[in-house]
Amino acid sequence: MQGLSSPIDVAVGILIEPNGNVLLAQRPEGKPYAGYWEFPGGKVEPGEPIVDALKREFVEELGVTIVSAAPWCCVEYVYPHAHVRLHFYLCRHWEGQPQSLEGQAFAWQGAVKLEPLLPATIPLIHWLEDVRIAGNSPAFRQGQC
Ligand SMILES: Nc1nc2c([nH]c(=O)n2[C@@H]2O[C@H](COP(=O)(O)OP(=O)(O)OP(=O)(O)O)[C@@H](O)[C@H]2O)c(=O)[nH]1
Repeated sequence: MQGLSSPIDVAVGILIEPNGNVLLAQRPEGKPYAGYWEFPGGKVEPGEPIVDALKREFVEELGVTIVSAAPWCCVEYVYPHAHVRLHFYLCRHWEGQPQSLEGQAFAWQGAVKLEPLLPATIPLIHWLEDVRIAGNSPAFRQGQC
């Protein structure tokens, strides 16, 4: 298990359609918390800029090219399997339709009703209500990191 002093950086993207719907993915079998819903993303590789990790993960997992993304908030969470530092980005501009390249299920949601959600992601659902419809680019939200 990772100690508190060594969080794993994770890049996470929230794709937002013009109507305010956001894209969630279901964690596939074989991963911790399989079956839980999350926003797409993955671990940052050593030395990799976080936004580059975000773009790489979206190509690998969804076949989507992120055109622009704005850092939105950072959340730290200690799971039994890992201590993670999650860097959430809001993205309204991308190219390509999401494809299930890793066998995961996807869902576009307005007000997110899916369960179960990864515990660290639950607060984001509430915060998102302030930004997903507005269509603006909110300032970085100070979180727990
Ligand atoms: N993508 C994503 N990960 C999240 C969210 N919330 C959250 O706690 N996490 C945590 O962040 C970590 C992401 O790691 P991962 O295993 O999915 O990353 P990965 O795609 O690089 O996987 P890999 O190691 O199998 O290549 C997991 O510990 C997961 O529990 C979220 O909303 N989206």
